[in-house]
This record gives sequence, C-alpha cells and structure tokens, in this order.
Amino acid sequence: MLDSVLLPGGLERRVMAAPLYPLFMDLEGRRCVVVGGGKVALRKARRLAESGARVVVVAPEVLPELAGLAHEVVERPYRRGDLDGASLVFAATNKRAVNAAVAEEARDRRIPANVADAPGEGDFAVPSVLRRGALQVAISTGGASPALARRVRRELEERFGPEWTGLVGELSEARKSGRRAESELEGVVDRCLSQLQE
Ligand SMILES: C[C@@]1(CC(=O)O)C2=NC(=C\c3[nH]c(c(CCC(=O)O)c3CC(=O)O)Cc3[nH]c(c(CC(=O)O)c3CCC(=O)O)/C=C3\N/C(=C\2)[C@@H](CCC(=O)O)[C@]3(C)CC(=O)O)/[C@H]1CCC(=O)O
Ligand SMILES: NC(=O)c1ccc[n+]([C@@H]2O[C@H](COP(=O)([O-])OP(=O)(O)OC[C@H]3O[C@@H](n4cnc5c(N)ncnc54)[C@H](O)[C@@H]3O)[C@@H](O)[C@H]2O)c1
Repeated sequence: MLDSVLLPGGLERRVMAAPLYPLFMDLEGRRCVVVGGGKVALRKARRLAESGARVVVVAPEVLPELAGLAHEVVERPYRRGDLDGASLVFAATNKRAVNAAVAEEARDRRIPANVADAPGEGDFAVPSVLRRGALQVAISTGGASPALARRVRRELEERFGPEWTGLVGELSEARKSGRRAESELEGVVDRCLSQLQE
C-alpha cells in the first residue's frame, strides 16, 4: 500500500501507508531469484549471498561480480516460470514491464517479492544495514528516503567501531557458558555503549 507525503518545497513522495514489519530471516540454503544483473541486483544479491542463500540471477547481461557470487546464472531475459522453487524474489531490471511481470508471477505463486522501481508492487523493502559480527542494525525509512537510510547507516558506522565484532563474539561465548560469565562482561558493554554517546 502506498501513501503520499508532502515534503518542504512542495515535493511529493510516495511512501508505504503502514510501517513495514521488521524481521531478520534465515535464508541459508534457500533459493532466492534475482531478476536483473546490474548495480541494484548486485547490491541485493551480495547481502543474500552473505546470508548463505542460493542466489539465482536471471538477466541477459550480468555484472561480472554478480555472476561471481551467484550459484546459478540464467543468461537470458526473464520468462514466466523462472521463479519456480524460490523463497524470495527480487525484481531489479531497468524495465518497468519486466519488473511488473516478475511481481505478478511472485504474487500468483505467493512468493514474497521486492520490486526495485515500484516498491508498492512488492511485499518487502531491503534496509540499509550496519554489521559488526552477529550485531546488525537495519535502517529503514519505508521507502520515504533510501538516501537518508544510507546516511544514518554511515553515521552509525563511524560510531560502532570494529571492537563491537569482538564484543558480540565474546558475549555469545559467555552466554553459552552461563550467567556468571555473561555478567562479567557487563562493564565492557557499558564502556562500549558510553563511548557511543560522545
Ligand atoms: C537502503 C538500500 C538497501 C539496498 O538496496 O541494498 C535501498 N536503496 C539503497 C540505495 C539507493 N536507492 C536509490 C538510489 C539512487 C539515488 C537516490 O535516489 O537516492 C540509491 C543509491 C545507489 O543506488 O547508489 C533510489 C531508489 N530506491 C528505491 C527507489 C524506487 C522508489 O522509491 O520508487 C529508488 C528510485 C529509483 C529510480 O527512480 O531510478 C526503493 C527502495 N530502496 C530501498 C533500499 C528500499 C527502501 C529503503 C528505505 O528507505 O527504507 C526500496 C523501497 C525498495 C528496495 O529496493 O528494497 C540502499 C542503500 C544501501 C546502503 O548504502 O546502505
Ligand atoms: N531499489 C533501489 O535501491 C534502486 C536504486 C537505484 C535504482 N533503482 C531502480 O532499479 C532499476 C535497475 O537499476 P540498475 O542500476 O541495476 O540498472 P542497470 O541498467 O545497471 O541494470 C539493468 C539490468 O536489467 C537487466 N534486464 C533488462 N531486461 C531484462 C529482462 N527482460 N529480463 C531480465 N533482466 C533484464 C539487464 O540485463 C541489466 O542487467 C532502475 O531502473 C531503477 O528504476 C532501484
């Protein structure tokens, strides 16, 4: 569902009417089909591959980096049937009609879809993500301003240093070995958190 907001200067921007539901999904070993082989497809596929998904790319032209990380490249234009067996679908071509057809097949098959040029046609949006080991901070504006989501991510990246990766790893180990080990790390957590406020 899309809604309109009026920005200063009279600019109008269409955004999701209700806030999107945030979740973190286990995609390990799942088939995820990315239709399109350009810059936007690459960005979506990179994160899918990092999450252990089986990435299938369908496009007549595929960036080399994207072909490198895909499990399967179908080097031709999309056709109906390409979404068979997919857990998630990404319509990321530069052709409106193709993205609309992909969204339609996904809807028919009840596969959640992300539509790069018409978010309201799909089911979910991809957030901007800060990652430090197991710690992930996902930023969404619900499509209001992807550029703002990216700026907030960059701002947070300056504050969350590499020490957070180690800290989360140690907390995970401590948690496995019991309450006491976990509480011993509380001081370190407090120190890291207080540094964020500077
Ligand atoms: C966060 C990020 C994640 C990712 O993609 O990985 C992401 N877009 C990113 C970058 C980016 N997006 C755009 C530009 C070009 C410059 C500019 O306009 O700023 C750039 C910069 C670039 O490409 O370099 C333009 C754009 N984006 C959308 C439309 C269509 C529309 O709004 O109708 C158009 C107009 C296209 C056109 O008309 O040509 C739509 C979506 N983009 C989203 C996510 C979802 C909502 C996120 C949110 O707001 O919560 C949503 C709804 C759907 C989705 O794609 O999931 C990633 C930053 C990652 C990072 O750096 O951290
Ligand atoms: N959501 C976002 O984050 C975001 C950001 C920028 C742009 N966009 C939108 O995403 C679209 C794609 O952007 P891009 O920079 O990756 O474009 P691009 O021109 O780099 O790549 C387009 C890709 O689509 C493929 N393609 C064309 N026809 C196809 C078909 N019939 N079947 C399969 N693949 C086909 C091409 O082979 C190419 O690989 C843009 O048109 C723009 O509207 C979205």
